[in-house]
Amino acid sequence: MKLARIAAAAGFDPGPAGGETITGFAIDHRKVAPGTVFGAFEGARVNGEDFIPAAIAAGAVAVVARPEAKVEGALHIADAQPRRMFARAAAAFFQPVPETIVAVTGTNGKTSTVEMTRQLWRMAGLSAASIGTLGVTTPDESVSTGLTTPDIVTFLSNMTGLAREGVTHVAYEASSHGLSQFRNEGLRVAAGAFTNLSRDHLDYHEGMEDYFAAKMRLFDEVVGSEGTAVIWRDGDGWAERAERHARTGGLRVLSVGGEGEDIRLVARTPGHLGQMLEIEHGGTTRKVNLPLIGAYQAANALVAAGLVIATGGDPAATFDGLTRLQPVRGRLERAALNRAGAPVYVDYAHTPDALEAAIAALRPHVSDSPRGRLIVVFGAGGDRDAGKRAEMGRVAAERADVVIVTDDNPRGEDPAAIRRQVMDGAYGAREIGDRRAAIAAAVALAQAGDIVLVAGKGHEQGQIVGSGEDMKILPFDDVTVAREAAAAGGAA
Ligand SMILES: CC(=O)N[C@H]1[C@@H](OP(=O)(O)OP(=O)(O)OC[C@H]2O[C@@H](n3ccc(=O)[nH]c3=O)[C@H](O)[C@@H]2O)O[C@H](CO)[C@@H](O)[C@@H]1O[C@H](C)C(=O)N[C@@H](C)C(=O)N[C@H](CCC(=O)O)C(=O)O
Ligand SMILES: Nc1ncnc2c1ncn2[C@@H]1O[C@H](COP(=O)(O)OP(=O)(O)OP(=O)(O)O)[C@@H](O)[C@H]1O
Ligand SMILES: N[C@H](CCC[C@H](N)C(=O)O)C(=O)O
Ligand SMILES: [Mg+2]
Repeated sequence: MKLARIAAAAGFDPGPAGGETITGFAIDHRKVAPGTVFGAFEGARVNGEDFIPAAIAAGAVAVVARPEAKVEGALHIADAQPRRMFARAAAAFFQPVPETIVAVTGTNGKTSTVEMTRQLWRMAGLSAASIGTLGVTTPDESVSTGLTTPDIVTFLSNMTGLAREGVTHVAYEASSHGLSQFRNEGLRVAAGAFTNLSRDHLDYHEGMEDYFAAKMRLFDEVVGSEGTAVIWRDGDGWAERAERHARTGGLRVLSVGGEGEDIRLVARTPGHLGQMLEIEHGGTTRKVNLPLIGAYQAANALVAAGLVIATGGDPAATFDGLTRLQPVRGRLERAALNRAGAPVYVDYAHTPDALEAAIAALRPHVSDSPRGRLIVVFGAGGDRDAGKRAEMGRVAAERADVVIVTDDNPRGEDPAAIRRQVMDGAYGAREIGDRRAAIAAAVALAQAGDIVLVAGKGHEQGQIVGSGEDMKILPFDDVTVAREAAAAGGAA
């Protein structure tokens, strides 16, 4: 594709370079080949502008960078927001893309919601995919990208790859990091969902306002002005503010939840393996048997239904699809039963709010008589928001009966120091650093009527230890470890 065509779409002046043939886009100078447009951005670790000469030497014909950056020997596409300009230019290059794209943001529930949206579309006979923490998932396979929201080049090239495979509908996760770094821009996004906002990532964002502002880029800029905002209304103030952003941007609002106006959750009755939802939509009330437990899974399922309906899905068929939803990997996944018959659940809760939601989901399933206990095993990741650690400890200590604090991806931090910070909030908790031993201890402790919750890692396949050059990913899967502990009779 000629640079002039990209320039016209992205809105910059290509000058005499307009005739250059563009072969690709790169944000890492090591991936530059002749004919590439290089994006040079200031990062959290290094300044990409330092690699401009090396990128040009490797064949970059144009460089998107701040006006003050020095670019010699290639076209300088200067913009005060180079990440955004780069995304717009790249979006002109990566064509075709799937015709219906929706995005989900929020602190918790993004992965679950995009996965459920994909499933509902598939049940409607559409060729659908999702992109997020679980990777790129199509009906045939799931390929990991390593991040929730991949970098812009990976993201757009995945979109084109999916479109070429015939995928017409994609739901993707818009993380706050991704939104603030313009990792997913330039596409026509037909609808965006907001699930909730609570404490996370305050190592990266300056505070809750900054965190919220990053998320609101979804409605302010990413979803097209003719698009729809699907909002889970839970009355905590953030949802209302999200709704205001959407309306200010001219978006149509589809609100969902107990206080939702469009898809109203009238009643929710927990059952043994699922729950009965009474839903009102368009003047019709219907009962839907959702085969997943927990209020949080009902919320995510209804937001997913909202996205499908907002993009033209038939409401009756969509609500009917909810009764056939498959569980999402690592979200309240029942991993094993121990010898006493106590179930062990694995859940990806890694924020205070999520831990509370996961415990609340399981509480109705703990035996009343004889009185059972909810035993929770969890930790907190290193090199991530440290302020959430004691809060997670507090939630567990207040709401579970037995608490075991362990390690979760220590990364570059001292695991004992992380555990201490969690223990600060977790009065009366036990501390077992080795995650395998902690899970074994919980499984050994559980009697008939008890439930074990192993939280924090969900689908993850490794324990991340060390950082930089010393970073290692030690194979570790909570589900497998729980099964092994149960099979071993639970001996700690
Ligand atoms: C803090 C953060 O978000 N970092 C991400 C970000 O890095 P950055 O832009 O700050 O990059 P940097 O490493 O400082 O380098 C600056 C620039 O120089 C370039 N470079 C760098 C080195 C070199 O030799 N040559 C070169 O050209 C880099 O490609 C980059 O463009 O952009 C990179 C490319 O997209 C990401 O790989 C990287 O993710 C790091 C590894 C990470 O751990 N990110 C986590 C925190 C994250 O993004 N998580 C979210 C949230 C999940 C959730 O919601 O819970 C996610 O979406 O996954
Ligand atoms: N709607 C919700 N409300 C509260 N907690 C939730 C909700 N949905 C999920 N959770 C909790 O958060 C955990 C992670 O869920 P999920 O992976 O869907 O979220 P996410 O937003 O994709 O997370 P990440 O930020 O890691 O990408 C779940 O295992 C559960 O404990
Ligand atoms: N996407 C989340 C995942 C956290 C999972 C948890 N296991 C941890 O390592 O903290 C993050 O990057 O904060
Ligand atoms: Mg996710």
